[in-house]
Amino acid sequence: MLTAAALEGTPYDLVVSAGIGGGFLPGASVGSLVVADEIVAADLGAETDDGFLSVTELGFGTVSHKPPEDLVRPVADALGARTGAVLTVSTVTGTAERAAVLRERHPTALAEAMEGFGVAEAAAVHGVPVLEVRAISNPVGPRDRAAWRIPDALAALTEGFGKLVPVLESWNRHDQ
Ligand SMILES: O=C(O)c1cccc(C(=O)CC[C@H]2O[C@@H](n3cnc4c(=O)[nH]cnc43)[C@H](O)[C@@H]2O)c1
Repeated sequence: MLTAAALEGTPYDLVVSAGIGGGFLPGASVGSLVVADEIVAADLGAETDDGFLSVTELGFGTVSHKPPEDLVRPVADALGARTGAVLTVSTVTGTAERAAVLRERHPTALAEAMEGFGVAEAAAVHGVPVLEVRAISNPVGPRDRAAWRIPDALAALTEGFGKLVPVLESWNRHDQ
């Protein structure tokens, strides 16, 4: 989509990645919203005898994208959301041990989900800023499908999106 829009001469000004996600308690409770101040590929790297090394530490590229600071704050304020790192994982965290590892490696993390870093990479290729908004549907920790509150999270996300448009419009004007 980004490529097609660029080729048609109507490039995007912003890419928004949004959906449900797991929340790190106590910072991000179920039903709350998180706006990413950093989008981190949390499991992109290699296990070594000395522990996990990210692809950045391996010298292959970046594991982190930063949405524009002057957008993250007003969006979070408008949505009543907290700001923090949102981790992108390939495997949904399902144990307290794994949650503790992620917390230790990423002390500013408030949420985890599965798509944000890929979206941010694509946006970066096109030089387009990115925003990630997650509605918390479940705590990050031991797997407990009964604790997932997907309809509540989707309702919070829908309500949040209603408040997003005026902020984006004023950010756009300010940027031009
Ligand atoms: O049943 C499971 O344990 C399970 C295993 C893999 C994937 C799922 C999903 O349904 C998640 C897919 C979807 O939801 C986002 N999401 C929501 N909560 C989390 C989370 O705690 N960790 C990672 N991703 C999460 C994710 O972005 C996908 O869009 C269930």
